[in-house]
Amino acid sequence: MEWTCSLGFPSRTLRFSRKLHPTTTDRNTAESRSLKKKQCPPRLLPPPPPRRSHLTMAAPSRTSWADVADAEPAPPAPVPAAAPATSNGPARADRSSYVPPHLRNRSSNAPPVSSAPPPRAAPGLLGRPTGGVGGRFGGGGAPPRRWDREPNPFGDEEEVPAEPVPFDEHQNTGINFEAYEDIPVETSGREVPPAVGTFAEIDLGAALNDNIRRCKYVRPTPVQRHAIPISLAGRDLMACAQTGSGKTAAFCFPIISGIMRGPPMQRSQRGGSRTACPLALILSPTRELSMQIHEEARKFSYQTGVRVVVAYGGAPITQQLRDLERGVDILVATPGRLVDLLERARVSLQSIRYLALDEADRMLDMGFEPQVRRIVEQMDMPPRGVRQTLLFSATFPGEIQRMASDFLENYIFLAVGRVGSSTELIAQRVEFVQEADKRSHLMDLLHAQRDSSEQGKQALTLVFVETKRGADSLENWLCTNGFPATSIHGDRNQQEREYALRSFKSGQTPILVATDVAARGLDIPHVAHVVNFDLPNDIDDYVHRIGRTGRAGKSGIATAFFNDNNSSMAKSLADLMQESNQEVPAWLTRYAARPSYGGGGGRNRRGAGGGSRFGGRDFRRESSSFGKGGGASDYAGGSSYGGGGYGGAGAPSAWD
Ligand SMILES: Nc1ncnc2c1ncn2[C@@H]1O[C@H](COP(=O)(O)OP(=O)(O)OP(=O)(O)O)[C@@H](O)[C@H]1O
Repeated sequence: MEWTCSLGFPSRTLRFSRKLHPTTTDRNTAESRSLKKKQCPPRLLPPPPPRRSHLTMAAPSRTSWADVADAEPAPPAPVPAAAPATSNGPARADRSSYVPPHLRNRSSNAPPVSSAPPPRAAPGLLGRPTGGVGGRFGGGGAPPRRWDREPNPFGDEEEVPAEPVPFDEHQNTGINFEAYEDIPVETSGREVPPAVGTFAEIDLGAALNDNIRRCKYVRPTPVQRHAIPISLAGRDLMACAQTGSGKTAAFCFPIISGIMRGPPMQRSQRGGSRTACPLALILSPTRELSMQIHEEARKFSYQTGVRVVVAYGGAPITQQLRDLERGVDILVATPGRLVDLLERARVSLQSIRYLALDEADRMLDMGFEPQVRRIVEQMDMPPRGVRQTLLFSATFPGEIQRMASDFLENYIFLAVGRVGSSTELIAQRVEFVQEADKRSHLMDLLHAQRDSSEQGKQALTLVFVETKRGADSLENWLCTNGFPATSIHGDRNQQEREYALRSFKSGQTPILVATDVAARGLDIPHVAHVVNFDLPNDIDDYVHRIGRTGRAGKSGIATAFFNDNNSSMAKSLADLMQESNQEVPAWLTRYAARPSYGGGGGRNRRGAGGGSRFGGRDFRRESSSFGKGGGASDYAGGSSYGGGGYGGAGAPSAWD
């Protein structure tokens, strides 16, 4: 039995956890043996709005997808587009007031000023999104109709005011935009749509704008300012922006907006079919990140009529199947579970108009690439150029960019900040600590942290280790020594992982020992300190790990324990710190200067270029042929960036 000090694990959830892993029998059902190429049924308009008022329904506190699914009411029967509204009783009243999403926000007002060029003509089968900024839906249109029974993902937070308040009049709720003002931005590609300065300049539609206000986003972050107009113009995009800089909204907003405006017959069916045909697919590498994107996307699409469903491994597939049967516009998924659903013919990708890969470099490295290629290239997904493809990450090694270009058509490369660099908001420290001394050193750090806090409370601290066993062992040791710790790694079942994350987020267990499963994407407020107890072998992994602090304009601290075992990281670490204006210890500079420690060893994916400046750029600029992504003539614009080398990716360790 695994020892843990994550006390109070409810017996109810333990019982549940036994059902979490799909069995081999599950996977090998008759359904899954043959991959049936099912046709998606003709699209129906969404059902009438449910009747219970969202105002009376405070969302239960929940953090797991299973809870969300349980909380959702039974789906009403689908209503064909032509179904006439009747005039009696409450159901009728709702039906008669229902306005399908594509007709909402229709405004007789003049459209808002467009800063981006008109969208490209829609090629191919499905057509590309044609909304574009300054499209036919005015931002100040009629208030959207409400999906009254839709659980309110904002909990009991106050409703958006009846009269829309301009974005700029809202209080800024903590994001330090000044921290981003001087950030260098580079775009390359043909006819790059211009950036916007405010959300008001972008015509995302009134319902989505309401949700942006509910999220208390006042201004777009730099990556949003550039990426949203590019995506709204229907262009493929490879975007690289620092950790915690708002990439999730940057790909979610255009997708939701595009679906809201899409032709009604392309909207997904609401129940009634065993094969779900989403319009958008968002892939992410971990279950927890998929859950988080789902939660965010549900907030952004609240009362827009756009339905978001999540599917990830480790949770009961039956529940996810039920959820898919109710209809899905945007499917957020991990690759493994999605392949399972495709093999069971319970999901078809034939209607996909938008494909987004979050943590795209991770999705295309050795761990995930075969599965992702299978999903994107060997199933029934419309080809590149027909669908719109959006790739986002904080790191994008040249080699991965080259692979990613297979998925893209005439794309724009966007780099906000140095590619793969970390934000200056994170104060980075590297300390030379021998293996045998790491635990006592960590204890000193934790003691110092606790002593310096006003109420003697332990600040949220994320401790990264390299192996799952190492995580268990360190968690155990910390608890034994009076530090409230829990752990998250691939050997813990999903229920335990979710519980650990909840316990950490709430501050109940303020120390989380984690493998790289928690390194990417997780947006945990108030993480004060990231400790790299074991340094990773790849500088990109380091960038993502420390990026769990210092998010959304806030500051954070990252401490790394370095010793001879990490010598292959010396140069890239020193370069990264220098690039982020951090003080590089003299001993690390000396390490980095040794020829054998030149940063090209191990799984270090860059730095092989020797003395080149840290960071990266559009790989098409480095290739004489300018790559497959668009040809030499595709390149436009100047660059101040140095080249990023690539020394070959290794197998991800401690990855799930
Ligand atoms: N325009 C905005 N105004 C205020 N806060 C924002 C804005 N956009 C995003 N945020 C907040 O910033 C935080 C970080 O956003 P997000 O998780 O999307 O970052 P990210 O760039 O995807 O990070 P990572 O590289 O680690 O995945 C979130 O809490 C999000 O709610």
